Amino acid sequence: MEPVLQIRQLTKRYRNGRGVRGIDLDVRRGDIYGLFGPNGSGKTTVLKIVTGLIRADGGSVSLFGRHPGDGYERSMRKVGCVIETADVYDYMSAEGHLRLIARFHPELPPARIGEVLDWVGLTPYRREKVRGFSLGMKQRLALAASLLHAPELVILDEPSNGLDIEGTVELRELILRLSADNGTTFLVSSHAIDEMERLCTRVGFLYDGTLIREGAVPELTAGLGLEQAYLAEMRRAREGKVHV
Ligand SMILES: Nc1ncnc2c1ncn2[C@@H]1O[C@H](COP(=O)(O)OP(=O)(O)OP(=O)(O)O)[C@@H](O)[C@H]1O
Repeated sequence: MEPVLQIRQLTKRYRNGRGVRGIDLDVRRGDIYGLFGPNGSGKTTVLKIVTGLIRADGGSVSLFGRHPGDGYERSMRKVGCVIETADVYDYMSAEGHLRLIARFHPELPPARIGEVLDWVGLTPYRREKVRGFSLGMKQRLALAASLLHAPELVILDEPSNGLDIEGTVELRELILRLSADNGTTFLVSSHAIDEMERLCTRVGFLYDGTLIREGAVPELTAGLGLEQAYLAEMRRAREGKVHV
């Protein structure tokens, strides 16, 4: 299967000495790839490097076969992302916010804004100012914004953060629908491992800045649940049985 994202020996060291090191990771077309790891293990750092929010110190990233300085920015047009905070202009309405973003994509039909608002359940609130939105509503809006231009790869950093139970179910159904209907590829970091087990085709486990395990879900879980497989890997890593 064609690689959408290829990461090789990725290293980033912050001033405090922490970060990520030697990460190799492949996301193939059609994957719903789940990135898991304890707090501070490096998930957001990887996603920020891939989306160009921060620079790596070493290693390489290729997106749709393109490297930085060689069409990477063009490849980024095929990517939608929500990283860390739901970044929205709070003095605007939900619809206004999406209209602003849609100006960067003149090819989009006007009906697209209504469509993505509907997907994330914000249609009843579309004319309200984002200032009055809850965290989960802002998260939904950021998700709508990331999907506006029908990206081929969607990168989500802890997308169920702040979502209510219905929102979590809707997010799952949306990811599954976009994957099945459009062949959209997903790279998602999460702590909600039970939830993600219902979605993911492949997963990677990060520990202390290193990818300690990667693979297809059935092969990695070997009959256990994903949570059990994850906990066992983390235990092994802590006991030093995995080289990190
Ligand atoms: N801007 C920064 N300056 C210094 N250190 C940082 C910075 N950003 C992240 N780090 C450190 O790098 C490591 C990885 O952080 P990162 O945010 O990537 O982890 P994470 O797996 O996304 O964590 P969480 O699950 O808590 O969101 C942590 O030790 C963190 O303290």
